[in-house]
Amino acid sequence: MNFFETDKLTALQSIEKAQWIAFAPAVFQTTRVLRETGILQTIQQHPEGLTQAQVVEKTNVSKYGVRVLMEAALGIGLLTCKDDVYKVTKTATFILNDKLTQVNFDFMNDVCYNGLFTLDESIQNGKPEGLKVFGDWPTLYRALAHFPPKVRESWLAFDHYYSDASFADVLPIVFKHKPKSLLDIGGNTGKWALECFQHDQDVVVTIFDLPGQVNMANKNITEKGFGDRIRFHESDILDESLPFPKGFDAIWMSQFLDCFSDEQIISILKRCRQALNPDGSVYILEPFWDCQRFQVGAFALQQTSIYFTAMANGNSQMYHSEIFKGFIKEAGFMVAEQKDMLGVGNTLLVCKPA
Ligand SMILES: C[S@@+](CC[C@H](N)C(=O)[O-])C[C@H]1O[C@@H](n2cnc3c(N)ncnc32)[C@H](O)[C@@H]1O
Repeated sequence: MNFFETDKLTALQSIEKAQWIAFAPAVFQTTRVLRETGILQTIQQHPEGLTQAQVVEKTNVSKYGVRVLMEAALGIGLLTCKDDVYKVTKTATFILNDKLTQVNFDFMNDVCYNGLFTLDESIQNGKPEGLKVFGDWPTLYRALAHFPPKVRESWLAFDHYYSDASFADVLPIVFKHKPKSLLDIGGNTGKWALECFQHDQDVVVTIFDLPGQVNMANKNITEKGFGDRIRFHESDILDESLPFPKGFDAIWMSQFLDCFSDEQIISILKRCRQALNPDGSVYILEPFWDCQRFQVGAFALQQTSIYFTAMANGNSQMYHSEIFKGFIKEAGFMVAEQKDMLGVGNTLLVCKPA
């Protein structure tokens, strides 16, 4: 579905939207503070509504603080006010209770917010210049294991929320041909490997990842008692001079290839082709922005691309499926099967050597 072919807004709606963009940082931070001070939650707990004075009484926030925050919340659409009594809106209810919203919100605040300020430099240099707010790292993946705990927690919650929700849908497809050996590239904390072990009694999984993530995965998998069925390949996939493991019935890449540029993806896929056993398949799970059911799904992915530019590596993105399939073809594969709308907007591509 193409949501973006025509301009659907009237002039009045357009000037309103332009103001939302101009004030976006104030809207975002006001909402965060309303949530973190407990103001929104306090009002939600009183369906009959509360006055500003009652909110001051029930929270640790000053009279002035409550006044500016609650007035701003009216314009944002988080509160309504009639006869000085404030009530939460449905939008506030989602801010407070919806997991998807919270994961996106915390990711934007804790991981991206400060670094986005130098987006122009990232675009100019093709480097994640925003990552400097956390130290001197070439990519976010090198930094992840060293992030402050809250930042790492928000990154992992964001990453896992999107991939975890698809695992149940894709396990039967990946295990239809009973792979005995599976390479999980970008295996991260080992969540997919654990799903595989629980789904199939025989499969041996090799996780290919950077050192910091291999340590996290090793700890998680050993703790769960699957140490005998896991192997690790600790390496940087971008270094083509390093050996690539071989002899796999299945290669799994979930939310992995979006971490790389066009040329890097083609290089990785070419090396995957050499690593497959005869009759083996490559399984790619990716959220493509053109394969979303709702326009807001496409919106979220297009904005996530900007995180890749400013914070992750400066040269990757959430791709359009047709551009991505061009890389698959160029690397010598064909798409044998495509399943869309898995979990939260993921697509599974089953690829076979062409
Ligand atoms: C976005 S996460 C995806 C994690 C997991 N597959 C999922 O679906 O949730 C990308 C993973 O790729 C790994 N990665 C990124 N760059 C890498 C590189 N150059 N070499 C090896 N692994 C890399 C990261 O460490 C991280 O674990």
